[in-house]
Amino acid sequence: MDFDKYQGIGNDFIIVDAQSDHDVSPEQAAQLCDRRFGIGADGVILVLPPREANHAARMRVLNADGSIPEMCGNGIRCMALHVARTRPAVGAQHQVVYETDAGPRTCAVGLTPDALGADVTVGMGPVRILGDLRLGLTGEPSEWAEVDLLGVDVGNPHAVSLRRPSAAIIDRIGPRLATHEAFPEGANIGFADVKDRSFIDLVVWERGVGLTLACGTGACAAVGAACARGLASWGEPVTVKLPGGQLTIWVTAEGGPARMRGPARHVFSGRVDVGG
Ligand SMILES: N[C@@H](CCC[C@H](N)C(=O)O)C(=O)O
Repeated sequence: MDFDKYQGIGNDFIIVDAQSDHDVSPEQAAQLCDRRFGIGADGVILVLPPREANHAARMRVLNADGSIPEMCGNGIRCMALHVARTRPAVGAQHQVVYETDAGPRTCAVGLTPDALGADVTVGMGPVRILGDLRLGLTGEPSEWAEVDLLGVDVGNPHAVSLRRPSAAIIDRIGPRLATHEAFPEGANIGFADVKDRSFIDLVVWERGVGLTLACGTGACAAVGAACARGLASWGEPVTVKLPGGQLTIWVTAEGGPARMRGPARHVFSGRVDVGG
């Protein structure tokens, strides 16, 4: 199978031009994403024919464990760059609409001079604030035995803590929160340190992946949560610093659409043997 590897501030994806949802199975995706036995990535993205004629393509994401999320912010920037690089007619358009399981998303790609990277702006759809949660973690020895979170829907499920524990505690509580019974579908857990109204330091424990270097939907969720708590302003740009780099996020209003701007870059192309 031919593939291309891309990354968006260190959140990395294997991108495959595909014809069917089943061209890469969940088991194959998990194997491809394995960093020792496979190519290594946080997820696989299938670029599929669109269902509607005026859309450029449909995105299907598979997490590193083979689970299938509705949406991926860094992934859609990588996919928009891939399509712009490989389909000149689409690349020539100013704005391109992609289908995702969370609804259509509009991307504007500004290629770098070497055409291997891009600055991509994405209409991320609505950010819905779902409300407060206090989750108990039996046996957790630190003050994080009870965690206050704000549930946020960015097309995929997020819960944001507006306090940030140490890395060791995140390693322990991240997986427990992501799979907590309060989230029947699982959730991505963001730990946000709101430095000021225009700057958030964020790490995200991702559902189906673990701790990643960046999460685009997580950045939108963190900005939505900060705005909902009066720590940032609706409609104003917020820089979100993640371990792999920075994104700029605007969330227009409670339940309103968000915009994300950030880089994407091609890493390498290859051909891989795929087991059945
Ligand atoms: N890294 C992504 C989110 C990928 C999906 C997530 N793990 C989920 O299961 O919802 C992003 O950049 O948004």
